[in-house]
Amino acid sequence: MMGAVIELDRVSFGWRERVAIRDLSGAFERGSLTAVVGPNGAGKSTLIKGIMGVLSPLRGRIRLGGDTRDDMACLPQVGELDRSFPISTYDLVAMGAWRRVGAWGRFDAAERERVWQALETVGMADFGARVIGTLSGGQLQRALFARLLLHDAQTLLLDEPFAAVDRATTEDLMALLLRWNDEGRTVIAVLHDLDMVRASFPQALLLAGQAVGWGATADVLTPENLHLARHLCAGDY
Ligand SMILES: Nc1ncnc2c1ncn2[C@@H]1O[C@H](COP(=O)(O)OP(=O)(O)OP(=O)(O)O)[C@@H](O)[C@H]1O
Repeated sequence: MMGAVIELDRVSFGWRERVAIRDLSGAFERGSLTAVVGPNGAGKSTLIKGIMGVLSPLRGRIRLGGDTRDDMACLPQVGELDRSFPISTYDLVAMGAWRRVGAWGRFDAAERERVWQALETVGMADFGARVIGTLSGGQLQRALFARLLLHDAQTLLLDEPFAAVDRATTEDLMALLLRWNDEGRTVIAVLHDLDMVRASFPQALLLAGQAVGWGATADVLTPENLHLARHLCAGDY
């Protein structure tokens, strides 16, 4: 099914009075695979939070095409997770089932099996009992991807999914991300590695406090656009 899953109509986002993204318009199509790129402070994480509804737009409108926010799953930046929280890897992954099970629902055998399957898929079957504070960065990111598997959402937003993870983990998790897109899910990922974006992401949104480009990756990631984005974020214009 085609059509926009998320449509932004002249949206601005900000923190207190300060505008972080100005006047953003465009759409993420159903089943699309988009990389959100831009310099530090460009507003990439702010956009993810705005789409997830954590942050309300200062101006403009966001329309969700049919899906509810329950059908969207987010992988937050690793730094936003409190790793000192005394929770096992199994329980972290099981939290992904919340949408099906509900806050007071029964976590039955089928659901438990799904958790183990997800841990297996990301190569973490032996780590279920480990407290998350003892996992390496790569292991934690694998566990968070397993949680996304449990969530089974149609739209996935990932904020720097490969930051601070080793190469083997990046390759495994990237394969999983591409599989989700092959299954018809809409995937939006904040990424820094432009070579990776060019190789695997058909669509790109280049941000620098505003959209510098949004469309086919080759058209967006031009030297001119990247130059402009750097200068906009440095406050030169
Ligand atoms: N929780 C917050 N409270 C106040 N201001 C914030 C908050 N989060 C982000 N900002 C501000 O919003 C602007 C955009 O930040 P954002 O984190 O969205 O950028 P980013 O593109 O994700 O950057 P990075 O690549 O460094 O992660 C910055 O000026 C930042 O200081």
